[in-house]
Amino acid sequence: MKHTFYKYQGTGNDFVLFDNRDGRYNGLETRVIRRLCDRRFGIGADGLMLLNKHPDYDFEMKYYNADGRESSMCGNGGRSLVKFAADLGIVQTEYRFLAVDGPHEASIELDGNVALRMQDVNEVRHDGSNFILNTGSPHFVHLTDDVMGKDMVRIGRQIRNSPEFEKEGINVNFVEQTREDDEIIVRTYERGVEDETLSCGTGVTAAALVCAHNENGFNRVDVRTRGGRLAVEFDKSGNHFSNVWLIGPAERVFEGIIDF
Ligand SMILES: N[C@@H](CCC[C@H](N)C(=O)O)C(=O)O
Repeated sequence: MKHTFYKYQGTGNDFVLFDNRDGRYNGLETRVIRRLCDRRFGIGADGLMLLNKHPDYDFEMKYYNADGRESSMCGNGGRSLVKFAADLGIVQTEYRFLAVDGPHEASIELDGNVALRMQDVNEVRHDGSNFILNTGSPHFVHLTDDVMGKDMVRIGRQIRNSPEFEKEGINVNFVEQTREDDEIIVRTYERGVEDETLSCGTGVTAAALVCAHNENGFNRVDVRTRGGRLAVEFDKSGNHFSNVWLIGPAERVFEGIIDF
């Protein structure tokens, strides 16, 4: 059967999207999702999302990694889905949608950037230069002074498959603080893609929280990824992070028709 799909990207983290407001893609098979995300045999993407109808929200977000499995929150995916909602004619000043980690607010700013409110974070585990926290998805954050010189795929795969993390998996972020104390560079190895992606929204958020420069109060951290720039704004009070917003571009790349 022929199906209309939409391809979106947020700082190079790319997604196949389907409008599932009538429920026609409920129960989409793992092998089909994996095939659609395949860069040689399919459309090619880091993940696939369904925009579902929900009685109490503007829409519901369902997210699958490129391996075909439903996963936890995707920050760049959430920002892309807000743009998709707007393109489908769901127009709001403030969007409210439901994702696997709970409700989210979002807005499209005048410059076209999408600001997405992420869940509050109340726990950061810390061991030397390594941090573990959950920003909707689980993240390992390592601080380094040479992020671009790292073999992210090799190191990321090693940490993700280490005995501590192999069962549930984890996303691995290497982070370098630039000369500005409020700017960082982030590279991420994503579980479920099992590769480095050009950007990871929940990973960028985790890295920014770890690199907060204002111990108590408002922080804004500008983030460079291989796929573009994002910003993370939040309030910090000890190990409690609230009003966490991930801000950056998200856009439609193309749409098409595919058989499956
Ligand atoms: N790319 C995403 C994260 C997607 C989920 C991740 N691969 C996982 O399984 O935890 C983002 O932008 O946050």
